[in-house]
Amino acid sequence: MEVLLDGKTAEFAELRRTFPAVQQPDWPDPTALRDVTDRLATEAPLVTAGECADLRGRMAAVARGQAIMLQGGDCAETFAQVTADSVRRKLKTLLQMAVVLTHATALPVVKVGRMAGQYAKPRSSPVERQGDATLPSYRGDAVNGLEFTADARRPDPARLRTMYEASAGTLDLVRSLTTGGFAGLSQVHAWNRGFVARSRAGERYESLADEIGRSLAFMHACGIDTRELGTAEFYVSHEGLLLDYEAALTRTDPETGRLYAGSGHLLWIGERTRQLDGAHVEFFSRISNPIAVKLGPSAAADDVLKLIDRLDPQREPGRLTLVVRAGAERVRDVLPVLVEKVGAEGAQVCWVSDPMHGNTTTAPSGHKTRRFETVLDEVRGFVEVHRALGTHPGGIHVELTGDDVTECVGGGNALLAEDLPVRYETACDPRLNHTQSLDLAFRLAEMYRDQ
Ligand SMILES: O=C[C@H](O)[C@H](O)COP(=O)(O)O
Ligand SMILES: C=C(OP(=O)(O)O)C(=O)O
Ligand SMILES: [Mn+2]
Repeated sequence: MEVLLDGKTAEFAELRRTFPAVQQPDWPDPTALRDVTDRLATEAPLVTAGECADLRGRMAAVARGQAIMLQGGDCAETFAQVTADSVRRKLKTLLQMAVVLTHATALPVVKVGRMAGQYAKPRSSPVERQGDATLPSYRGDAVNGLEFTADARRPDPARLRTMYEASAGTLDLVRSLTTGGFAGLSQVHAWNRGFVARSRAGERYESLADEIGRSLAFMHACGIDTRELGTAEFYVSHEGLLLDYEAALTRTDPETGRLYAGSGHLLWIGERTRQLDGAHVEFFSRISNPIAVKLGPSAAADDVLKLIDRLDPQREPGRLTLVVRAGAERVRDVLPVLVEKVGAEGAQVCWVSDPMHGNTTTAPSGHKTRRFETVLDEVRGFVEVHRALGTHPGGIHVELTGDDVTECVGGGNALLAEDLPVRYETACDPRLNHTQSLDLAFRLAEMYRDQ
């Protein structure tokens, strides 16, 4: 079939070949890949340029200290989990967290799911060994299957098509849920009340929940019908890892002539793909979406400044978010230098804390895990550093699910390492469960209020 490619889409597909692109799958059949991406290039984008520009505006408020970002969702979404229940529970968890943070900070919370596109994973090792067998590592449902068999682990470009469809399905659900009354303020507060009343973890937050209840009662008394606040603004994001997929979904906005990744509102560059001369930075420099870059503990200030020159040369608030994932032990050492140097350059970036990826350990059972208290400590360090410097701790980026999984230890429900096998369901990294996520939101609310 003859397909008409946007000229820019074809040009972007070439980036992968003209700049070094790390963490890309070894697709075994280039013709099959080309067939899939050519077709994707003719499909409707999943998000519009207007929505992406709106999010950029919201993120500009975060950069100016006038809003907070809450970004969360699975480490790796899976095709099997694109169900109404799973999406609803994730959304519900994020909305509950957002209400708590909004009340504590008296600032709008920009809600962004790691959802509807978070299907590709960078890995520490290209292969996985089990016993005597060595197979390619699982790279996310966009690339191969989790099952440890040669068949499942072979990269299959047909999965890129499924990723597009799964993302479209998730977005549909998110859009209906956030506009159809599910996200109403009173409803979300009622869920939080349930968490406080019914869980051991929630008890200590009773007075905070009471205050929110009184604020709602006050609004009612003033004649504001909170049922009318039934719509929540919600955006989606993922790591822009697979350049073949991202290139195929890049579109020119006919209104402005600007290029946008059409696969999600906000895309980020991971810690493993932020090389200054690499294809990811080149691709991200050309799209107009709001974007983020992850920064690990070894991120050098000079490299961060060069990244800003490449990705946000106009120094526009809202364009660039720096997501720091230094680890609880390092964040207090490494963050001040970065914040000071970036500020001295005149860049108005959003600073966001990812307290998950610098704090991964292996439990005696062999499960990858994270301790809730360590996660909390990194967030606390992040907030302390910003307070000391007079800058804005712009928000958090977390791996979470709405389900009662047992993947991270600690938290209000005191999950133990022995509990990990009970319900360990993640396809990649350990996620905070529903209770731990709310626990984190209430703790963060206390930190913001204490300062
Ligand atoms: O988010 C995902 C992981 O941190 C990343 O894929 C590396 O995980 P790995 O060390 O298991 O490969
Ligand atoms: C791989 C991830 O993070 P990082 O790039 O920070 O390691 C992730 O967010 O799942
Ligand atoms: Mn992860």
